Amino acid sequence: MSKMRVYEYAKQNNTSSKDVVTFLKGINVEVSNHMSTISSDVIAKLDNHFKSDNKSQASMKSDKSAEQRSDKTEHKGKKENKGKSNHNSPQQNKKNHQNNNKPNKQQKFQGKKGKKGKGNKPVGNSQPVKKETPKHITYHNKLTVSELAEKLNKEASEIIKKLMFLGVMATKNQDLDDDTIELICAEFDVEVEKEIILEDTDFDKYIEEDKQEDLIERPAVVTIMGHVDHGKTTLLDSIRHTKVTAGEAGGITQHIGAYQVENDGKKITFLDTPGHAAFTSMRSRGAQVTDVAILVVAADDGVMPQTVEAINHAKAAEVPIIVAVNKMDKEGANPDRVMQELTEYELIPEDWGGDTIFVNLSAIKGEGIDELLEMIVLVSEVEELKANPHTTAFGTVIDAQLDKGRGSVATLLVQNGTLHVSDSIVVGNTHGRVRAMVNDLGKRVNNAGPSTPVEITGLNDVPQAGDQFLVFKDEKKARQIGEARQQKQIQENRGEQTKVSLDDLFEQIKQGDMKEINIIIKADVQGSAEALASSLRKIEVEGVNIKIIHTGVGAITESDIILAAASNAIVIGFNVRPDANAKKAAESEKVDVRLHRVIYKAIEEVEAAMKGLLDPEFEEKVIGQAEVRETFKVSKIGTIAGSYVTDGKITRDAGVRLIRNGVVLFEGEIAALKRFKDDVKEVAQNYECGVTIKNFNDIKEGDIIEAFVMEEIERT
Ligand SMILES: Nc1nc2c(ncn2[C@@H]2O[C@H](COP(=O)(O)OP(=O)(O)OP(=O)(O)O)[C@@H](O)[C@H]2O)c(=O)[nH]1
Repeated sequence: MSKMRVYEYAKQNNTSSKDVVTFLKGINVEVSNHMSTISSDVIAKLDNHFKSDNKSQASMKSDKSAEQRSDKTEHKGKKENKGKSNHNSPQQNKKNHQNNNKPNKQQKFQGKKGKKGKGNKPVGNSQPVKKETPKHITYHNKLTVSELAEKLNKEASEIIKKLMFLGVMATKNQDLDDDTIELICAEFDVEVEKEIILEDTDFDKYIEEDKQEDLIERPAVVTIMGHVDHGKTTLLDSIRHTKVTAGEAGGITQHIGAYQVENDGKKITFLDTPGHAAFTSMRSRGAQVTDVAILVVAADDGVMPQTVEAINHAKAAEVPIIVAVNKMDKEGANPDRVMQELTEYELIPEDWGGDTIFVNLSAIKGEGIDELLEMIVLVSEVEELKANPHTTAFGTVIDAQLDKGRGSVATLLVQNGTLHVSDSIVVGNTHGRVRAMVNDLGKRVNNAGPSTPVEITGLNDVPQAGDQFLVFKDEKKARQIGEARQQKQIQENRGEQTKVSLDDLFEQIKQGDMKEINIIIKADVQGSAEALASSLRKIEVEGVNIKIIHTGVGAITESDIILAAASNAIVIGFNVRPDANAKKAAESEKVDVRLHRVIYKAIEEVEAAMKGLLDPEFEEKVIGQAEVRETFKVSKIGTIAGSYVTDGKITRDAGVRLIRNGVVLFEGEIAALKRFKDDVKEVAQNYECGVTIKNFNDIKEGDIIEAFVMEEIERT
């Protein structure tokens, strides 16, 4: 059996497209919606699942022997599963069935229980196991059922059976996730280890582990968090003024996103980004920079929503929290209430038997700041924060921007090693040499050790906050890795950039990604463009608006496509075609261009797409173009167009369009295709031919004959 669409399969098998899509996603087959095309091997997998359900005998198998074997195994397994129904409630069975790829915790548990239930009658006992089961296996990336079987020296059917008991229906070519691999291996008492293969662009590949004796104490990196208006900024300012301005003549000249203060000879680094940024954006990029979180709670306001959010962020990052009860100078200040409220979030003061440090302060008056700093030092001592200053520097970008005069300027927090001026460095996807380094006091420095924030210049581009950096001994290596990382990033971005297309419109609407559909209309005459625009605007689909961002007369041009790409729009051509440059641009920019000759069909298509009912089983594919060089009028035959094939080919059975100045004059069929006097099936590029079009004679020199075929589209 060749390919078919999800909805066709669903219809044939009396099930819903949604169930089919859910099942396929469950077995890691990539499908986007009911329109996705599925290949014969996927159909076989579906048959295994849905036909065994229906007990339907209709045969749609393609890959006979292999798949049928696993079919049998599944049926058998299913019976055994049924036999164990006293272990699984009907709901559980249903759940297992629906979710039949990745066992959830409950399913895993059921699986184990199921095994126990079978007592000393192990699965697969009927077959001799030929080779010994290994004690330990390793894998990287992914494993299919049969690959796992091979590693375990088992038959694939044995693994499939085990999977059955875990509530997972699988065929031998199916990929298994890490959890499932672990569970199966546990069933056979085999230790399993996943190898992580580092790519050349991964920093981890170049970072050497520090020797214990090289590690020395480093300053704590502190982030201040809390609800809006509870005094984060005031506290940061207050610490800076009491501690920095006092000691440093000239005061703070620089605001670089982080600063250091000294308390009793010990340094503390504060990230000057109040709020959650240090946690949210940086952690989402895999960077963990904060050692201690200060939770500011206003004594007169108590615990508020963002207080709770802050607690959750700090806990998720496993960072110790010090509570700063602020605004103690205010009349309504009630620190006991704050303590009471925070007990709910497992932040219990030492006085009450917990281990959370609470400091009462007034940021505005500068009271309690010293005590807070002492407590930070105390906590960091407990945490035993250490780093090796004698290695190449590694760390994270705190902030970065493009400065008109200095170019790319980035604030880096050195987390290990020491950063030097003129070091070759890769920062995120950028690279360069450290040209100049400035500390938080605006002083030029030559070195920056662990936990020190410095602003650097010399990068080829602007990195992003949360990016990591690493120094390389060799400048060439740094450039090579920086460029490779940039290339990788470009490729990843390209993959993510999905332009809106009618085929996936419904999916995007459903997911709430699409509230407005931008459309560009090009038509042969202004009247049609307007008529089409006003009809499209009238389409009503709940929660989604149609926005016509441009209408015009004439062929679809490259600039229409560029506008569409920039505004994520669909282009509808009514009686017009894209010119050659527009075609190329549409392909490279992945802009969906829909061509119509009947207004209501264009409207129907957009409406159907918005409702998820789009049914384009076939897509038109232009196979070639010929230019009319001369015309001959022959009575009885009509006009023969002496043409030259400029692109692709013209075939006898193709559909044709006659295009004059980018406007379609006629669409129909070829009556005759000749080379000299002979009828031919096709004429290739750079050859001359004679074409007559059925029921159409108004052909002129310079017209374009476009040949097209209808092809089943393959979109997944
Ligand atoms: N009375 C009193 N007012 C304070 C104290 N700390 C801050 N404030 C005031 O509270 C208000 C908010 O302070 P900010 O420091 O801007 O608060 P924030 O938490 O940084 O606020 P956002 O940046 O908006 O999240 C300002 O009007 C401060 O003057 C304090 O200790 N006592």
